[in-house]
Order: sequence, then structure tokens, then C-alpha cells
Amino acid sequence: MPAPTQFLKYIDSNTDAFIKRLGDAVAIPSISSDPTHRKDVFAMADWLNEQLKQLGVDTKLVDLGRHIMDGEDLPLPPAILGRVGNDSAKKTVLIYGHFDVQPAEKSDGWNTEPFTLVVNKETGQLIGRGSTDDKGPILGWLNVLQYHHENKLPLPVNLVLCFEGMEESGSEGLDDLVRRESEKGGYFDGVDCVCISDNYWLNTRTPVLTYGLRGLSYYKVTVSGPGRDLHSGVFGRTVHEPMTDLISLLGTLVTPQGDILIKGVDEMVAPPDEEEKKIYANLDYSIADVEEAAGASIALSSDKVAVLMGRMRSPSLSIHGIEGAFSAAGAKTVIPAKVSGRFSIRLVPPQTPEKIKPLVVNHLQKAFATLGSKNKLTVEELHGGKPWVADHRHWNFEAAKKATKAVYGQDPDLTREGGSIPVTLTFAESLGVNVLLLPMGRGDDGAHSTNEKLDISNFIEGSKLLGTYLYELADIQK
Ligand SMILES: C[C@H](N)C(=O)N[C@@H](Cc1c[nH]cn1)C(=O)O
Ligand SMILES: [Zn+2]
Ligand SMILES: [Zn+2]
Repeated sequence: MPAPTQFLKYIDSNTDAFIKRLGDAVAIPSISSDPTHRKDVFAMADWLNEQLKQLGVDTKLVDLGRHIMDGEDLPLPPAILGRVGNDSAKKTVLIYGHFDVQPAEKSDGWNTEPFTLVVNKETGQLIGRGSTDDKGPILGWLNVLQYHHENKLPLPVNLVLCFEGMEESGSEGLDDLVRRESEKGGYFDGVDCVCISDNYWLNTRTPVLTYGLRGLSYYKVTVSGPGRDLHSGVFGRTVHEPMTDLISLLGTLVTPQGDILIKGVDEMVAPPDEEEKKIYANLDYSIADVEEAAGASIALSSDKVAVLMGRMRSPSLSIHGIEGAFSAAGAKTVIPAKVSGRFSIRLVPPQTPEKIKPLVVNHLQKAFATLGSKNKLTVEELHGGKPWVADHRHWNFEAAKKATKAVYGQDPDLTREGGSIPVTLTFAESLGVNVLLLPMGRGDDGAHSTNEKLDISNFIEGSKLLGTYLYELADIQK
């Protein structure tokens, strides 16, 4: 059943109010990885819960307990569960999203304040942290709910909502909740399919449906030795320096071409056959797309298929930062006493964090031993998540294809995403149902980056897409 024309018109005519609400959401700096912002993640949960209640959603906040982050014992933000409709004649769809965001500071290179949504009417962009990842898409669902609530219209399907505030930090506590609530009589019992809007198109023009995600294994490697920071003029060439050791270790992990040097990691993945390569060759994507999104001509290859495979079906290792390193202005001549490097490996089937961890630890210990250093090495896995691949011939995807065609007038490309949403596989396994990724934003949105944005047209057409998908689902043969 097509979405009512009234619904599409309503989304268009409420654009300003929807943008205003996104501004309110972006203004809450709900950074899950920063203990000083934990209260803001709670504030964001309260704000979202209030919005949902005002739109007629029956909600409950679920306490997920506590966890240790960087040695600090912290309360986990609650998950928000919600329900609209309980009609046994209708399908039941579980919607997942996350209301936490990545860190952002103007000094990182933002042109505007990251937690103030800037509406640029000239470019048609909404700029602010969380605009595309993942507050914009969550608010897209709210826009759909608002139309039905204000017009006292039933939704075409029953909706079960699951929103969390720790996705950017490993979804701590959520797996247990999902497993528990998927049991008979649980909150998610009776769910027919899952839809997640939390990734991006490949380019700036072609909508996509996504059937795969990479997993993640995130590490902190620490080298310590001196009892305190030292003067490099007094102690240089006199003691083993932690930073020198750490840089040597990080240099053993990956080549500048992206090949992973930890024995067994790249080798765990079977090479693609010609049939699979055709899938990548047929996607609407070019080297210009990746370079425009990256902001420079720095693609690892000029071969589109190689670049796409690097993102979608190969593991990758990225080095994220060094804690304890001198980074301020000036020329401090210090030997830091303790430094920690953070890096992560994106995983693809059949890799799992459990299979990868011993390879990583063994590699680092061996590499450290070859340095002949008297410093101390520790390796910690901070968090992990398994990769996920779904059946894109399922009726859940068929409904989304029809909705895409109806809203955008074109067929979507089918993609695997290079990023990770750890709970996706848990939903698929615990509920035994199909999971669909239905992204709202474009490939150049800059999620996790400076000047993150969501195009107004993607916010508005994306809201229509989410609603239209629900109408298409209602009709489709199971
Ligand atoms: C794809 C999704 N929007 C996302 O950004 N996921 C994060 C998950 C994560 C895990 N550790 C930190 N963040 C990602 O892929 O980095
Ligand atoms: Zn993210
Ligand atoms: Zn996200």
C-alpha cells in the first residue's frame, strides 16, 4: 500500500519544525566515550523519552547497570524501549537507533560550534554533531510518528522501538537486554523484522539498502617505564623511551597501503571470486566519490572495485591516537613516562573479536620483545563486535526497495557498510528475523568527522522513506 499523499505533504510542510527539533537534539552533547559528558547522555535519553511520550509512544527506560571506562566506574545510560500498536493482524517492526554521538570540539577543525545545528540554506545542509549519526535518522522516525499521532491515524504496522546511548562505545549492556527481551513473553517477542537507519549512501546521489556491516575489535596498547615525565636533555639516549617503543610497535601493525601485518588477520578472509567482484563493479561509485567524501585525492587505489572491497569485504586496521603524548603548542622537551596507542580492526566474516584478539596480543608481545626495551607493555581490548551479513532477497528488503522507488524514483543499490553497529547481529540471532539497514544520509556527510552534516533533502525525503517503508511492509507477502 503506498504511503498516503497526506503523509508526504505533512512531512514537506513541517520541515522547519522538524529542523528545529533536530537542533534541540544536537544541542545535547551526548558523547558516550567521555565520562565528563555522561550526564548529557542521560539528558539526551530523557529528552528523547519525553518526545516519544508526547507522540503517543508507550515507553520505558531500562537501566543497563554500570561499567568501567578508562578506570572510572560509571552508570550506563538507559535504553529506551517503546511500543506503538499491538494489532495481531499487523506485522511488528523493531526500530533501532542510538542517541549518543562521537566527541567533537570546534578546535578539531569545525567551521561552526559542533553542538549548535547550523542551517545553511545556500548549501541545503544541516551541520552539527549527530546530524547524520544518528540523531537525524532517529528524528526521522519521530517525524513519521508525529503525522500519525496528530492526525489520530493508526500506523500500518506495530512498532517496537529500541534506542540506546552507548553505540559509539561498544553498546555496553545492550546485548544482554536484547537477548532477554527476545525470549517468549519479552518486550521484543513477536517482532517480524528489524530496521536500522544508522549508516550512509555510498555516494551523494543513489539511495542504498545495506545488508552487511563490519565487526570491530578495539585495542589500547600502553608502554610505561620512567617513574615520571623526564627532561629529554638529561635523559635522552640514557633511558628506554616509552614513546619510541610505542611508535615502533604501532609501525608493525599495518602498511601505508592498508595491508594488515598481524599474521593471520588478512589471511583469515577468503579472496573474492569473479562473481563477487561483479557486485562491486555494478555499484554506482567512483574514485571521485571517495575522494570528495575524504576531502582529498588520497584513495589507496584507482580501481573502484579494489576500493569498494577494501571498505566492504576486507578487514582494515586504523590507528586512532596516542594518549599521554605532548600535543600542545610550543616545543616542550619532554619524554612522556607513559603513553597509550589506540587502534582498531574492522572485521569481516569469518573474523570475530575472539578469534582476532590472540593474534593481536601475540603480535604485540613478540614485536615488543624484539625492541629489547626495559619498559613495560600492556595490551587491552576495549570493546568488540561481530560482523553481520543478511539475506537481501527477504521481504523486508523488498518493502524497502519499493519504498525507495516510490520516494526517490530510483532503485537502491545494495551495499555492505564498512562501519559497525554491534547490536545488529544480536538482533538477527536472538530474534531469528531479518534485519535491514535503511540509511538516511549521504556518503559525504562526515560522520565521526569535523563539520558532520545531513542534507535537508535527505532529512525530509529520508523521513518520507521511513514512513513509506512501513506502508510497503504492511502489504508485502511474508
Ligand atoms: C555505522 C554507525 N553509524 C557507526 O558509526 N558505528 C560506530 C560504532 C563504534 C564502535 N566503536 C566506536 N564506535 C563505528 O562504526 O565506528
Ligand atoms: Zn557513529
Ligand atoms: Zn551511528
